[in-house]
Amino acid sequence: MDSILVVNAGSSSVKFQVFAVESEGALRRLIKGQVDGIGNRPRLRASRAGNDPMADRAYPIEAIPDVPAAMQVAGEWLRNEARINPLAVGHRVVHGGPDYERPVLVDHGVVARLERFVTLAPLHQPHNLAPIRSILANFPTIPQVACFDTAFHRTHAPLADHYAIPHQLHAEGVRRYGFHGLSYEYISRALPQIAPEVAKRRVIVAHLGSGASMCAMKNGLSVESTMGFTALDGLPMGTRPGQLDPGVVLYLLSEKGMTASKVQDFLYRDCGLKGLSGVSNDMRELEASLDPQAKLAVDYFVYRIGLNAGMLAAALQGIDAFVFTAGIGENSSGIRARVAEQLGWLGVALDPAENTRHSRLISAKTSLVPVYVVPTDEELMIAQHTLTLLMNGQSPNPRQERVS
Ligand SMILES: Nc1ncnc2c1ncn2[C@@H]1O[C@H](COP(=O)(O)OP(=O)(O)O)[C@@H](O)[C@H]1O
Ligand SMILES: CC(=O)OP(=O)(O)O
Ligand SMILES: [Mg+2]
Repeated sequence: MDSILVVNAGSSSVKFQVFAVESEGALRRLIKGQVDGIGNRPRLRASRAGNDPMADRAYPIEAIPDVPAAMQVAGEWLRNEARINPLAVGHRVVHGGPDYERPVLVDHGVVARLERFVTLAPLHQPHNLAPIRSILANFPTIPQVACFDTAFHRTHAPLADHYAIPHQLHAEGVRRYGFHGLSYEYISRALPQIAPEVAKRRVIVAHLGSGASMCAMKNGLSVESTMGFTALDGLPMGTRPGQLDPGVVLYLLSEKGMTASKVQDFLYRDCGLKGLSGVSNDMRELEASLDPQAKLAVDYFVYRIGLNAGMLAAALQGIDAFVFTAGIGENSSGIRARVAEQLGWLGVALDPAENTRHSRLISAKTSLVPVYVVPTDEELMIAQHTLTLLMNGQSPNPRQERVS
């Protein structure tokens, strides 16, 4: 049976899915799995369609300390135990820079261009490119498609993508890209079925996972995002600080004697919920903790979501719906309740029972703004793009702009 393998390396997880390609060109999910809890409580889980379990294994923290180790465990399981033999492989690639506005069939030239963005997404891009390179080397005839987190945000008005810096830097590619675009694209395509009355109106989507961002959508398209040049900006995240005065970076360099690479590691790995709490980057552990610093970290996360929602509501000139998605947004009724309180001034009110049940619509009947929980499916989006490129051939050449 023809199948497509999808690989999605996030900052705390490696997710994968296998889809059958039906004769009419439709996709049917065969296997869904992930290695998550990397660096905390690593666990490999996989199931067949219909939730029939195939694997559920906990590992000691040293066995899967990082994303490459998780990738290896997932790869071995897919090859040796699930014995998949895919027709094509679709990959999430976090940074497409100014070159890529849509998914692309991969060759060595594409990989070389995408390498340029490794320093702009050090938690993701190396892990996105490693399996592409390994498949190119070992199975050169398998078509591979790269799908970008940045692509969905290319509908922004130029104003939204600028920083107030000299134009030459913008021309070189120093601009506000936005990320989590495959997740937002999935939500945008799902909303017309879930909430047809608001799908084309002003919607804020909160992708709250290990990385976290929010997207303002109008007519199903991205008009603004909390993330920028890199996936450091905006909301606080598992290990990233979110919005930070650049003066802090200057202070670290000049007063603390840190090198640029030390600062990079610090900002990507030691800040956010982990840095603020001193307890964990994992929201489950923070919610369960009695430590006052853990409480501060959760309070800060909720507060900053509220502030950023205000900014996106201003960009949209009002809101007609709010959507929660990703690991925290889909699973933590406590965080959703607290965020909804922050949004009270916009007329948001939750129905506590529906929220606890993780229902699709969790707002109260009296709420001026409907609030939804929509589980995201970046892998399905990637599989659809992969199939489209397989059927229609290579996408046009990328625009030849540069990030030096
Ligand atoms: N039941 C839950 N309650 C609170 N947080 C949760 C729950 N389940 C998962 N999470 C959080 O979701 C985050 C992972 O989200 P996910 O979208 O899978 O991230 P990523 O794709 O960036 O690895 C983890 O930090 C975890 O704390
Ligand atoms: C871009 C990003 O932060 O991705 P993730 O949430 O998967 O880490
Ligand atoms: Mg993710």
